[in-house]
Amino acid sequence: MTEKLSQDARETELPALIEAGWVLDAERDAISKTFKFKNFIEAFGFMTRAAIWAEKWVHHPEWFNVYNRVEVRLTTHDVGGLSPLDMKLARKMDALAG
Ligand SMILES: C[C@H](O)[C@H](O)[C@H]1CNC2=NC(N)=NC(=O)C2=N1
Repeated sequence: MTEKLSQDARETELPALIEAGWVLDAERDAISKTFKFKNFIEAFGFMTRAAIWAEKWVHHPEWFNVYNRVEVRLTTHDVGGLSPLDMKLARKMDALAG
């Protein structure tokens, strides 16, 4: 069962993600980031690898791809805002993107 991100986690985990380029949408309680790659194959490879983790964790990104760009938004629909799963998936995506 997923829970909303605690105040403590907001203060300890969000700043590092914002430092890494994630942007907080306070109204939607979501984070977003645009990843850029060399070409479409690199972008799609990133999406494929991220999709495997998303499926494993049963937590799926909202995303939009054009050529070498992947716009990602993470939020947890089940709780109506950010949850620890969004932090985990954001960190994984940063690692996958290199
Ligand atoms: C039933 C299923 O586990 C839920 O609908 C999962 C699927 N993937 C999900 N992904 C995201 N981003 N938020 C959710 O609340 C969510 N819920």
